[in-house]
Formats: sequence, structure tokens, C-alpha cells
Amino acid sequence: MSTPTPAQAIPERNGHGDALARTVSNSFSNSSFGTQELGSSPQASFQSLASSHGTHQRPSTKQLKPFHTGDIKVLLLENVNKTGQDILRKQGYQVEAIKSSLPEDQLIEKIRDVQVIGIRSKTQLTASVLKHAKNLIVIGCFCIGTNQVDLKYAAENGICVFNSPFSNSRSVAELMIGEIIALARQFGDRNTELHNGIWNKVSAGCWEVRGKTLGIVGYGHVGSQLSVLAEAMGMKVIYYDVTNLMGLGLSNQVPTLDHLLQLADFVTLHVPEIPETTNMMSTHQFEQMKKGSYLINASRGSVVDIPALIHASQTGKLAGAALDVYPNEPGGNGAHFTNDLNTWTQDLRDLKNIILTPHIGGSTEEAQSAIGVEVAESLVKYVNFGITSAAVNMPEVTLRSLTMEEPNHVRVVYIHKNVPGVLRKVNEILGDHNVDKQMTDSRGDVAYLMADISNVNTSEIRELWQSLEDLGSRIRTRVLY
Ligand SMILES: NC(=O)c1ccc[n+]([C@@H]2O[C@H](COP(=O)([O-])OP(=O)(O)OC[C@H]3O[C@@H](n4cnc5c(N)ncnc54)[C@H](O)[C@@H]3O)[C@@H](O)[C@H]2O)c1
Ligand SMILES: O=C(O)[C@H](O)COP(=O)(O)O
Repeated sequence: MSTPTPAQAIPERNGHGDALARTVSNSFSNSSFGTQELGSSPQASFQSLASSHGTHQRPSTKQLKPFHTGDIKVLLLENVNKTGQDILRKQGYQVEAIKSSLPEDQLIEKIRDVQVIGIRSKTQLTASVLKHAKNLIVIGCFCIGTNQVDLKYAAENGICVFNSPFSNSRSVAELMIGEIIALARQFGDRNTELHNGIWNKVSAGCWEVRGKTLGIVGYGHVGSQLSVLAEAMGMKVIYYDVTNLMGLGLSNQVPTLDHLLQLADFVTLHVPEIPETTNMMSTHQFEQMKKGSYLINASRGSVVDIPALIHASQTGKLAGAALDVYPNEPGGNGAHFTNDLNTWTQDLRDLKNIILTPHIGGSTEEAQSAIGVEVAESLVKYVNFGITSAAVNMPEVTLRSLTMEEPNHVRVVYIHKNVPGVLRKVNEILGDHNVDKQMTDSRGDVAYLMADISNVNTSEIRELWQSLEDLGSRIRTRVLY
């Protein structure tokens, strides 16, 4: 059971403490508890989420503003876009934004204190890091991949995780088109040569892409976008995916990865980092590829066995390759890409017609701006209203937000172990009050309940919170508004 400490109590709300009668506290170990008084200063107590950042479909009635948002501490790493920072700052949260990732010891020090963390693909939020994050309620991955977060540990500890599932897909697909042509025409090498003062005009081994076969591995958001663009350039598209998917345009699914490798002139990888995709491209797979074909990896570094790729390049099996991702990547800009990171780095750098890019597949103004908005809005909806829509590790639960017409309500969020009998006990506690609406759902071992109850006074809220906290099934209790 957790007990709120005075240091964690919120003394007043929104700078209008005189309007506040109810006890408020927030952000203590594995629990959040925020309430507000709805009496003399309605303007202080209500705020439209719409007015705060202007991009949602807005309800016409103003929504109730929950607790003192100024107490929410947010740590943003890896240069999260300004669009996202602005949305979070407009809520009144305390936002610290750092351009790079942090070494693990510094990350642990920082993460102890915050309720919200925003990261991109570099920061590893493992169980051993998250166990120090006693106040953390939510993680925002300002990217597509969520492999860098221990999603299960997070859910089991009441930490909700959000990402942006497709805001950078188009940017990756466009980079792939650029790289397919760059490899076919060897213009990476020609460019380097001329920068070094060497004129080397060649046509041998340089090709048009029209009529060539593109093999896409992983036909999801990125793969399917690429499929459309490649066909527009006159390429024949085949794809391999563990799921049976409808091909866009004239593209066709093939039954196995080996089939794809035997047929394709260009192979691009767009699978997630999961155990099944580790070294998915290794010695056997390179042997299956056509002589003089090309490989592009823009998925995750773990998907390609790089020493096997180096061998395939040195023997001429591959005519070229483009890599955007690596098993170990530097923490920030300016770092050196050397054997200190990966033992084979120098061998890779020495190869001809190998394009190396620093994980820039999703790095466009358009993508980063859209991701900033999408993830920050998910964080605000979760922090302020408990809404988990589009969460990647929790059940998706939503209730419409309370409005000015519904004073003296509280919203109860109860994250609990998914074991028999919990709902009966929770409803025994809530049943003493007027439950206006309620929703519950489970995902694996974790369940999420949200209920709006009306006509509640301060002492009842504390009792309610304490009763829920005392249940053995509790993971986290939050009382909002
Ligand atoms: N380089 C970058 O900057 C960048 C940008 C965006 C995404 N990515 C990476 O690309 C990956 C793909 O992105 P997405 O948005 O297309 O993901 P997605 O989830 O939409 O699609 C992934 C596809 O891979 C398939 N798949 C899963 N396991 C497979 C397997 N073993 N064999 C074949 N297919 C398999 C899935 O069924 C799915 O269709 C992401 O997981 C991320 O790691 C990298
Ligand atoms: O998962 C992703 O979206 C990509 O790998 C891009 O990651 P980044 O935001 O760290 O560039």
C-alpha cells in the first residue's frame, strides 16, 4: 500500500488555490491522485483541451481540467520535435528536453523524478531502468518502433506506452526509392570519388530500375507505401510477410523468404525487431540471393548479420547495400562511427557501393512534426484524462471527458492484475457512490478500469482511493479531476 507524502501533495490548482477546497495529492509511488474543487472559480477549474493545442476534433462543451498540471514533470530525450514539446508545455507541465539520449546511469537518475518520459529509437527503457522510475505513469515513443521499451514490464507496473505507428512511413519509403536508384547507379561511390577530386565516368554495373524486381520483406506501413512508389517507377514488386496480406497494385505475395530472395534484384527489409527477425538475413539467406543483387535495411540493426553481409559483398554476391540501422548506434550527433561501436564497422566503411546513413529513415520535417503532435496528444489524453486509445501495451479504454455541466465528479482509473474477482471488489467500493459510466478491458495479465462517479466530496475521494489501493490486485490507482 502506498501513502501520499506531504512533499507530494499538490497545494493548489492552476494558480487559483483560493478556489480549491479539496485535498489534492499526486504522483506518489505507483499511484496518482488528483482532485479539484469546483466552486467559486469555474474558469480556474475548467479548461478546454481544444484550446491548448488546437488539433483535435473538439467537443463543443468545455472539458474539465484535471488536477494541477504544473506538477507533471516530463523528460524528453533524443530531440523530440518542437511540435510535441509545445503541446506538453501548453498543458503547464514542467518539460525538460534534451537533444541526445543519455548514458544509463544518467537516465536512471533523471527517470526517478518524472511522471512522463518521451524517447525515440535509441533510449533503452529496460526493466532494470524502469524499476527506478517510481513516479512514471506513461512513456511516449516519438517514433514507430517500441522494441527499445520493455512493454510487458511497463504494463505490469502500470506504465502506459504510446508510439506513432505510421507518421514516418512515407519518409522511409521515399528514402528507399532514393537508395534503390543510388545503388543501381553507384552514385554514392561516384559522389565520394569526385569529392576526393577523382573523375570516374563508368557505365559498367550501372542499371535502370525499370523492369527490375523489388522484394519487400515485411509488407506493413512502410513496405506497402514502398510497393506503390516502386511500381510507379516500373518495378515489379513481390513481398514476403508472415501475415497473408492483399498486395497493392500489381504486387504479389510470395510464400517464403527464400522464394523472395531467389527472385528479387533489390531486397528491402521492413520487419519489427522481435526474436523471430534476429539475423533474419544471414549466410544462408545471402546464398539464396541473385548474384549482383542489392540489399537495403531500414528496419532494425539486429535483422541483418553484418559480417555475413560483408562477406557477401566481398565475394561479389551483392552488388551493393544500403544500411540505415545498426546493432549499436551512437547516442547523439558528432559521435564517431568506429569499431568501438561494432567490431566490423571499419570493414563496412571500406566496402564499395555500400551506402551508410545514420538512422535517418524517419528523419524529415514532415514526419517529425506529425509524430510530435500525435504522441504528445496521446500523452496529454492519458495524463489528464486516463484515456488509453492507441496504447501499445495496455487495453484501450476511453470515456468521454467530463464537462462543465458535470461538477463534483471524479474519474477513477484503476490498473490491476487480470485475475478473477477483482471487478466485484472494485464495484463494491465504487457501488457506494453514483457511478455515471464505467469501462473496463484487459490485455494479457493487466486490466484497466475507468469510471466516472458523481457527487463526491473530498473525504470520500481519499477513502475511495485508499480502499482501491488496499486491494491485492492493485497495480496503480489514479483519481482525476
Ligand atoms: N529506419 C527508420 O528510421 C525507421 C523508420 C520507421 C520504421 N522503422 C522500422 O521499420 C519497421 C517496420 O515499420 P512498419 O511501420 O512498416 O511496421 P509494421 O508493423 O506496419 O509492418 C511490419 C510488417 O512486418 C511483418 N512481419 C513481422 N514479422 C515478420 C517476419 N518474421 N517475417 C516477415 N514479415 C514479418 C508484419 O506482419 C508487418 O506486416 C519498424 O518496426 C521499425 O523498426 C525504421
Ligand atoms: O522506429 C522508428 O520510427 C524509426 O526507427 C525512427 O527512429 P528515430 O525516431 O529514433 O529516428
